[in-house]
Amino acid sequence: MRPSNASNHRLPRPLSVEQAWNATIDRAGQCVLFFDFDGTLAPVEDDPTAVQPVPKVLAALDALTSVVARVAIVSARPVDFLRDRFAPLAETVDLYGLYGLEHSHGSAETVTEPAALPWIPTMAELAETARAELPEGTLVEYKRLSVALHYRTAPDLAGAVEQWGQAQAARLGLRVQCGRMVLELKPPVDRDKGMVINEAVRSAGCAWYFGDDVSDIKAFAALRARESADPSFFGVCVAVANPETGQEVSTAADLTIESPEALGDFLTEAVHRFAA
Ligand SMILES: O=P(O)(O)OC[C@H]1O[C@H](O[C@H]2O[C@H](CO)[C@@H](O)[C@H](O)[C@H]2O)[C@H](O)[C@@H](O)[C@@H]1O
Repeated sequence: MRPSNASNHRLPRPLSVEQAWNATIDRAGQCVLFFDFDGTLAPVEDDPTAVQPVPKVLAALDALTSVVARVAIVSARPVDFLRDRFAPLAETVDLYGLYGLEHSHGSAETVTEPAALPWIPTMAELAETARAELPEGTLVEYKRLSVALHYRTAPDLAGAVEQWGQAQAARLGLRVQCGRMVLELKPPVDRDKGMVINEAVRSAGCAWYFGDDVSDIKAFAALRARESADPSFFGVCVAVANPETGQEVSTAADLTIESPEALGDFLTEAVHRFAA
């Protein structure tokens, strides 16, 4: 890691973009950039399988991997899905999937949280039951260790999906995670984006987290906690705006960016700042 010129004084809030990048450039060699995937690096689509990261984002992440300590994606998607979407960066970007139940670093194999493994058959059975019982219009996404129940193309089904999901969670002893037009059922294993960040920033001097959904607020809280415990640590929480969870996430953030496409421009500008 490069030595830091950073002071031990917490930067005052609200932060300007200028202040945030200048403080980061001072600590670049100790800085980790964390990104949520859907709605942050990639625009939302009706079909979850069709989603791709914004091309400008891919190019900027590639450049950033050589100027900061680490770049990591922290997502509710499985690692295999992320590896496919970030194939050109597979060796340099760390991947945390399924809210941290899986992770993969460089060319190393994917590691799955052992406590979650016994739940694989339950999740498979749940996905089948969901397909059989939920009304037409619901999209069931099976992710090995979780099942997402989408109603983006049939918003009127929100109540029915919520009720069915809560009943299944009670029946099977699962946890519920709400998101943008989706309700997700997960194993009762303590793992979320906040815990991922909490562990991943222990030896960092600086971190940014970019996210758009309610599950990302726990990651913001982990950065805030790290900063409270160590005033020399510099954390920046960035929301990506959206009509569903945008207000809640933005309220918890230091900065807000309009869209995944605008994030591509923001990161490209950051690359230029690091190069100047
Ligand atoms: O943690 P993330 O990477 O943000 O994943 C959260 C959920 O993202 C996906 O669903 C969302 O994006 C879909 C595709 O654009 C969209 O159709 C859906 O309405 C959104 O909720 C993903 O499909 C889910 O599994 C993730 O939980």
